[in-house]
Amino acid sequence: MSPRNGLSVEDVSFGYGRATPTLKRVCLQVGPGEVVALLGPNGSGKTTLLKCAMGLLKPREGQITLHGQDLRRMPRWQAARYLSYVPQATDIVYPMTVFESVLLGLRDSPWYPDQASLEKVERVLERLELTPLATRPMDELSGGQRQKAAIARALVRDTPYLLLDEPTNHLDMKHKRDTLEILRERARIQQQGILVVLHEINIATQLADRIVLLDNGQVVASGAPAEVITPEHLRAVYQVDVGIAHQDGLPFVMGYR
Ligand SMILES: Nc1ncnc2c1ncn2[C@@H]1O[C@H](COP(=O)(O)OP(=O)(O)OP(=O)(O)O)[C@@H](O)[C@H]1O
Repeated sequence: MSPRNGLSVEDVSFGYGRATPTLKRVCLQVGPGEVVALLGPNGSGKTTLLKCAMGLLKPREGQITLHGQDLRRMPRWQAARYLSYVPQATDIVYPMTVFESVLLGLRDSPWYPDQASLEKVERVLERLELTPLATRPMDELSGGQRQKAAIARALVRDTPYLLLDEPTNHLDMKHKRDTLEILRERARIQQQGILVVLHEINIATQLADRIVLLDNGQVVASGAPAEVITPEHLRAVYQVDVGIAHQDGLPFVMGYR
């Protein structure tokens, strides 16, 4: 992928305050229609990288470009047309219904929405099987339901790129599988570029075209799932011995000790 045609993180270093850098010369690219999964141990810098890619944190060095344009020079409103974000924590809730919360993905206010916005919200809620919860207040939802509402709020925006931080965290097996399907569909049919932080390696191998493995703020391996998910890489990064099987050319972690 050319940096002119995607979301491109080029040699990015970032540190909180004067502390040693949290990200060290990280590179990655997400093209239209591609799914890239970001894996790595706790504290390795995944969320920090996603926040840099969203323009929420400013890199110390390197640059992030969207279709060749420097994100730092882009006004927020313009970047917002390209990027949607599902944060890691979805426990901050507002006194509004699920419908209103998703509608706010499209508009600054839930008041007097236009018909097209209402229909978009309805379609996304239906796709995520959230319609029965549409009128429920956000603060009465379970963790998984709230997670799905946060995903819906990002999906409704239909931006070219979707950045998700552990979106399957609170979900049960069915809802994990459904979320995988929806994200794949978004990449394949709508050509959205997806950068997703995950902890579950087997979800990453099923979902992603490419996996980027981070450790201590650095990219340890990057490539197709079969190239990155190897016992050697996982031992080096997670300090565990992993059994891996292959199905249809994809690696699956069978267990670890
Ligand atoms: N606001 C902050 N101020 C200072 N240090 C921070 C801040 N946020 C994160 N860090 C530190 O930066 C490092 C990377 O954190 P980050 O949240 O990016 O990791 P992560 O890979 O997403 O972790 P996890 O898998 O646990 O969510 C950690 O050492 C963390 O303590």
